Amino acid sequence: MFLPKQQQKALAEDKVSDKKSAVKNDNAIDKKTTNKKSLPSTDQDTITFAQLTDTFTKIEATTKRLEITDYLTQFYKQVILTKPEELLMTLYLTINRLCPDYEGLELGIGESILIKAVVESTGRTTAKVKEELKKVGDLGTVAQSARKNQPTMFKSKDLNVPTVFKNLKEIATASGSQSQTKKIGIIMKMLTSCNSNTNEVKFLIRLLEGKLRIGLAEKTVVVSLANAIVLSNNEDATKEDLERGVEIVKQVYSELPSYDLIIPALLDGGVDNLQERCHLTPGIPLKPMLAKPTKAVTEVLDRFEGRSFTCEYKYDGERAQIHYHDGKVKVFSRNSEDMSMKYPDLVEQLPRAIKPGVKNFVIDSEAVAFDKQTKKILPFQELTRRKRKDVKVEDITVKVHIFAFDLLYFNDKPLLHEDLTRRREMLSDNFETVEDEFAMAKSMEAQSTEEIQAFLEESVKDSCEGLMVKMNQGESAWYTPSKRSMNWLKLKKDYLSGVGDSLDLVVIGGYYGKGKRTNVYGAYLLACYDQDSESYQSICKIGTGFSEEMLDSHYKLLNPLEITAPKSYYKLGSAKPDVYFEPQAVWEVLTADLSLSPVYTAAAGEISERGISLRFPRFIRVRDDKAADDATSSEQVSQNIYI
Ligand SMILES: Nc1ncnc2c1ncn2[C@@H]1O[C@H](COP(=O)(O)OP(=O)(O)OP(=O)(O)O)[C@@H](O)[C@H]1O
Ligand SMILES: [Mg+2]
Ligand SMILES: [Mg+2]
Repeated sequence: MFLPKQQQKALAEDKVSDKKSAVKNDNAIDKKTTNKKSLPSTDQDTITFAQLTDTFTKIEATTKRLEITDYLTQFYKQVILTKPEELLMTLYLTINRLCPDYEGLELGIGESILIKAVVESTGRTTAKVKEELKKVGDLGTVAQSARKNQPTMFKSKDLNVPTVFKNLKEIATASGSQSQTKKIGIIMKMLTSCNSNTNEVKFLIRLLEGKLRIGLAEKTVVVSLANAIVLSNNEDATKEDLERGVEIVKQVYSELPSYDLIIPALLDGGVDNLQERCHLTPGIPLKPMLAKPTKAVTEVLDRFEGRSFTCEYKYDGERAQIHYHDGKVKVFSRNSEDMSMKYPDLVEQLPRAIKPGVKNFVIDSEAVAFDKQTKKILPFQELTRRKRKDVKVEDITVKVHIFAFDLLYFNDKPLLHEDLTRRREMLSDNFETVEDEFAMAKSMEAQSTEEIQAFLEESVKDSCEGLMVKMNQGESAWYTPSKRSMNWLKLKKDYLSGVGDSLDLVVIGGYYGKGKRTNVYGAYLLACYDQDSESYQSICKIGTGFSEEMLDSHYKLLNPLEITAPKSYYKLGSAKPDVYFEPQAVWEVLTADLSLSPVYTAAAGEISERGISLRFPRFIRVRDDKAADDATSSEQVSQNIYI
């Protein structure tokens, strides 16, 4: 579009190979540097919070993934050798979580509570703290520097990892009328225990915000954990041993994303036979497999011609991973959230589709709003009209229909490494269609462009978004959790009008409305997410096409998210909204085209020094099922510029 096609392609390939070598290095931690360092002493009582925050400080100071992996490996190794029982808590603190995603316990204390705690523990005025925050964009840094200039009145006991972890958990679970006071009390106590010669205050505040932001990707955590385990069992482990360990832990984690289960198993038996001890298990959601967009039927054939493939309807609802064991049904979202409370009707109706002899299973499916009278699939918007919490079966007006498209586990056996053909066969053999409730996704073994085109049109007539095209046989037909795979292609009707796939973007800023819109935001600043730098990069301003009702409801949702200053990890470029928001709301947006921009920063440095922007962005819907860091990545944006 802006460079000759050939050059664009070369650039893109360069980028890919760079990324590949970075990943390789990541796995191959330099053995010499690892072993040179002396072993830690073993008479330690507990892992101190300062040891953890020193590691954070080192990690934050570099962008080299190899160095980050090395620091973290050393630290985890030290924990394993001195206090293995504290490894799990230490790891949770490094990823700023308290438990696996599906348990739903979240940190993310509001800015106002934290400002209050900082004010009370440092003696600064609220105005002064806010002023500093405006300048720096990070409350942790503000609190840290306020602490530096404050004489310590008395020295309390050092904070340690178990205490911090326990306190954070208490804060996250506190509820009821006194909870705010209780939270502030715990926070204040921890803040006064922080040593001002370290960065404890800074990181404690960030942990409480639920936004550690030290440039540590979770894949680096997995790599470091594997390295630390291997090295703590064998100091002379070779590069190959380390690489093997990393592969095993990565694979196991993608099937069973629960450190609660993996860490005890690793401490107990190392990486050997980990796969036999930890694998996909009903009750624990795995990250779903994702598809690559294609923009023409011919592109599907370019990729799949001569291979066996299936076209399926692409239903427009909400992804539902259904788990069944011990007679109980659980439904998980795309994001591993437990949706069983939101869909009590699904939990009730699903057993009717199970044939006799079925003990347990994991099904991948789409839950769609459905009209029993007309037997028609309803648009996605109908699904969003359902209540989210305290849903009672008898009050439900919008019915859901399940369209199952995959079987990942069946009667005590993971099926991820079976062919898709086999998995679908088992699905249809062991489950039955229940009118208005449960069916297999409609599919067809198409061969030619004409057949695919005709099936695509049929899918649209049947209120679907288009097709999913999937490889049938061999390793390319395995189910690869959390991967955006070339073996699943999505072909949406939207693409055919030349606009490409929609983007899911984070609302980071708002512009005051004019005229009739003075009580609401009249326009919004959107951003994509850059996984490597953990930053949100501005991509466009969106302000047209909203109805009065929409503006009102966006205002109600966004106003409580207003913050004093842009976060330090917002890359705004020259965009200047009137207000900024916590990164939380995700919107699906369509665009006429992408173009290079002097204003916005999305994917800057990837294709050009300039960022990329959307032309004529159009709001489609709120994406409740995506967290801010699941938003469209800058890499996806830069790949899309070829469209
Ligand atoms: N037959 C099907 N096979 C697989 N997925 C399907 C099928 N029918 C509907 N889907 C839905 O399509 C989604 C993938 O396409 P879509 O573009 O809607 O994804 P998304 O949720 O926006 O995520 P992303 O854009 O990150 O891929 C799946 O996550 C699933 O919810
Ligand atoms: Mg969808
Ligand atoms: Mg999408």
